[in-house]
Amino acid sequence: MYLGIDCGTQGTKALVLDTHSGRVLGQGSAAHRLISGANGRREQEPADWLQAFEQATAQALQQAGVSGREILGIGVSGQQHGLVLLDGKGQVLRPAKLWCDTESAAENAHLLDFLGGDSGSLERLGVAIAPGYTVSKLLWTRDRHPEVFARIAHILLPHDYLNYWLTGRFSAEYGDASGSGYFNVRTRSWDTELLELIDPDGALVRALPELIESHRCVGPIRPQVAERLGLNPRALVASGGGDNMMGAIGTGNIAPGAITMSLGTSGTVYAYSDQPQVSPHPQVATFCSSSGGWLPLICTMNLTNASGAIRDLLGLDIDTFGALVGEAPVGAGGVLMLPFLNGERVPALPHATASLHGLTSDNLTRANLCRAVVEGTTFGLRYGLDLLRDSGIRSDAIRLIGGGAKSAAWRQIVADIMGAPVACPQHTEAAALGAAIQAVWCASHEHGEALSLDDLCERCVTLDDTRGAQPDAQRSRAYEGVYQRYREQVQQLQ
Ligand SMILES: Nc1ncnc2c1ncn2[C@@H]1O[C@H](COP(=O)(O)OP(=O)(O)O)[C@@H](O)[C@H]1O
Ligand SMILES: O=C(CO)[C@@H](O)[C@H](O)COP(=O)(O)O
Repeated sequence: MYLGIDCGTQGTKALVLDTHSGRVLGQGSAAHRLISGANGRREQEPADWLQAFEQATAQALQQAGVSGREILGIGVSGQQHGLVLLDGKGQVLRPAKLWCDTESAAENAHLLDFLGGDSGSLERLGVAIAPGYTVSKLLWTRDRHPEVFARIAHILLPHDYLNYWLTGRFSAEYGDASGSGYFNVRTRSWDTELLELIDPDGALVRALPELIESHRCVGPIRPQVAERLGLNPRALVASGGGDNMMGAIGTGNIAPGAITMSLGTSGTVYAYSDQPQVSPHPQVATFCSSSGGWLPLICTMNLTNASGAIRDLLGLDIDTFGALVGEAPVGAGGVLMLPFLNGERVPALPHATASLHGLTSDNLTRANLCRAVVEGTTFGLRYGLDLLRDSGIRSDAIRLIGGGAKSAAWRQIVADIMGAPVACPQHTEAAALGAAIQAVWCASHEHGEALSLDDLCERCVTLDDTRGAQPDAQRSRAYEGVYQRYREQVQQLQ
């Protein structure tokens, strides 16, 4: 038995995987608190992640009817880009700034200038640093909280921090590291000179964790943590990775040919590549995968946070919301929503705000508003998919995951707007599943067996035939017109 954990923005998900049958035996989840403030502040207390880890794990074990003693390995997936700062005793120095925190957008612009703009950043790092990436959070901490900055002994990403808590070791792997903004995706190494620009004394460079390859384990679980979680003290902790990298493994996207689309708090679209073919489009991030290759990706910052905001505003539960989305016509009766509540990464509109267009006294209905937010957020993913297609990604096979993929109406809208068939894996919690699969793979290397990741994905990732969606030619044609209207509105904001 292996445990997969995904520390997402809204909560932690855990699952127990039986590697012999490839079946998920039990799942659990626990919510996270979000600290929001003016100027785009979005932070979380790492201590909350630990508590959620514990709760979700206990639930998953209970549902599986499995003793924690049977767990042979643990894989951890985490929201990308967050910054966890620790002092010399391994204590958290301040709340973690998250991927969706735009408070350090000015610092990002400053660093991007230093790198020579998007093209300089692409040339040097293989990615164009964007607001939300980790590196600008370090500059922000230096300038706004010098007393904290002076005490930094370790800089970790969320999943690195959870691995540290589990094992006592400071490590990182290529997938998540490639979203830091101080990592070169071509050479798979830290860009220490960029960190020295922020801190010429070299303390940040000394605070970097050790990089390990995706197929390695960080080490065994610490006895006191094993006891707290009721787990086998011999369980091995895998390298883990960013949630999108783990979502790739959990959807079997570990070779060229498939596209994974995630409808989580963020919206992401990505496809595996075995070469670091850096896209000329700065909005396409050529991250590393957590399976040995690369994972060109686009990310929108407004997805289920936007649909959730409209749902809350109208006082609807999830099922009623889904029913209303299904009731409204294609194009929401002329209501177009630009859902940029948090600014936006793709399209690149860091300072944009959300807006509603085309409202009349006839079309201002709850159903149209619900459909408009789903369509508007999905147009952002189409915009990103077009950039990926333009960068050479040829596949049309979309695997849909994340909370929003539970909605039948949303799945159909994705198929119609993308003009491509959509398939859902049995487990929409693909990042947690990918983490568990990666844990089996890493443990097998540790034991000298080196199982094939391909075989493991084949055994553990199955598609759910009842939740696919085929594009409808008439609706897809109608959506082309609405999408052009979206693009025109976006252009006016650029
Ligand atoms: N049936 C549904 N229809 C629409 N949205 C849903 C549905 N089920 C869950 N969600 C949305 O998915 C969100 C959680 O998605 P998830 O992928 O777990 O996010 P994250 O990984 O960012 O924490 C919930 O907040 C909710 O808004
Ligand atoms: O910033 C990105 C990818 O670059 C996000 O995709 C985060 O990794 C957060 O993911 P979710 O919490 O939405 O799953």
